[in-house]
Amino acid sequence: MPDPAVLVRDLVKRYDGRAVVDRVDLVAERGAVTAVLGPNGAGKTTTVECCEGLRSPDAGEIRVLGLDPVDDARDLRPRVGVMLQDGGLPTGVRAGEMLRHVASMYAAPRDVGELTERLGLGSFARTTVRRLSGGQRQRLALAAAVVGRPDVVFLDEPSAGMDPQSRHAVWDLVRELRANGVGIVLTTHLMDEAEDLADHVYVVDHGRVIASGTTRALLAGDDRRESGGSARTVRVEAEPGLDLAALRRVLDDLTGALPNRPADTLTDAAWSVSEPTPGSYALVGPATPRALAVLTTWLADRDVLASRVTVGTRTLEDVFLDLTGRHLR
Ligand SMILES: Nc1ncnc2c1ncn2[C@@H]1O[C@H](COP(=O)(O)OP(=O)(O)OP(=O)(O)O)[C@@H](O)[C@H]1O
Repeated sequence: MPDPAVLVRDLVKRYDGRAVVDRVDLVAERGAVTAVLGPNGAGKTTTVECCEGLRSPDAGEIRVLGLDPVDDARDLRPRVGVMLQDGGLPTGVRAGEMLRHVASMYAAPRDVGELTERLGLGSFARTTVRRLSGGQRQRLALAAAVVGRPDVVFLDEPSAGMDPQSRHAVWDLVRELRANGVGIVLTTHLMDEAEDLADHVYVVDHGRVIASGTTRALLAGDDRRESGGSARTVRVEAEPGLDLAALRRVLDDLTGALPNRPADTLTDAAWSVSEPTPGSYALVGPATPRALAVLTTWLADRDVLASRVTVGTRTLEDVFLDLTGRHLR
């Protein structure tokens, strides 16, 4: 069995005596996308930068392709692609020249023209890096990270600030890398990106891994409520400012009346009802056909026409917010 792309055991990194990474364990396999998720300041970048050999751990073990990122940096350099959050690119050179120069440092680089085409770099190839927009700089940084055909790629928020077209081009490239056996470690705040791309997910908070597993398992986990079957998310688009407490009461009353609901759970709210953005509601609870009827009747009684009502299972964003809470960091 070849070594995994990345292996992290008991990693600790302290600043001013405070452990910002606190005994993190992580495995990223080859031919897979491993997403590291977490709120701002959780310790994701610190963890990843230790794996890249850019920071030295205070304790623990890191292996990238079976090698030590600091001691074996010379052997690893041609095999590891890194896309940093701030781009980390020299600013005075033209974009196209920079990519050709990076490619020339590898024994068997990718075709620069093909990569330029794929990531739409042609329109700004003659522009100096300093003058590129944020999204253009990101695309160039990604191209530079993969042009040497690495076995492992670290992508720190790769599609941040990109337009939808660029984002899809990036996602297609990541899928192709995975299909070619590359191990990809991805940090992102875009839950749809992680849900779409990642095979494995690690959720980090306050320097610790608080949940991990296959994306599928995380989405399926904790999906049961005490009564009335599976919790599902009902999304409603309607006018903003609906009375959330009243809506929750009427749904909870229905759930409380279910014959199979144990008496001692009657006081618990079965539904959580929120309005994450104005006019867009997320109702999480036992979405039975009757609950949907109650919902639409409640809306009709208030003369509210919903433009959309959908019933789905939990998204990775739901799981993430459940795990890490809603307070700002
Ligand atoms: N060089 C440093 N000196 C002191 N503290 C640092 C240093 N680098 C990071 N930290 C602190 O370590 C913590 C973790 O930072 P890190 O950048 O790893 O978080 P993150 O999860 O990547 O956050 P974000 O989502 O905002 O990028 C933060 O509280 C940060 O202030």
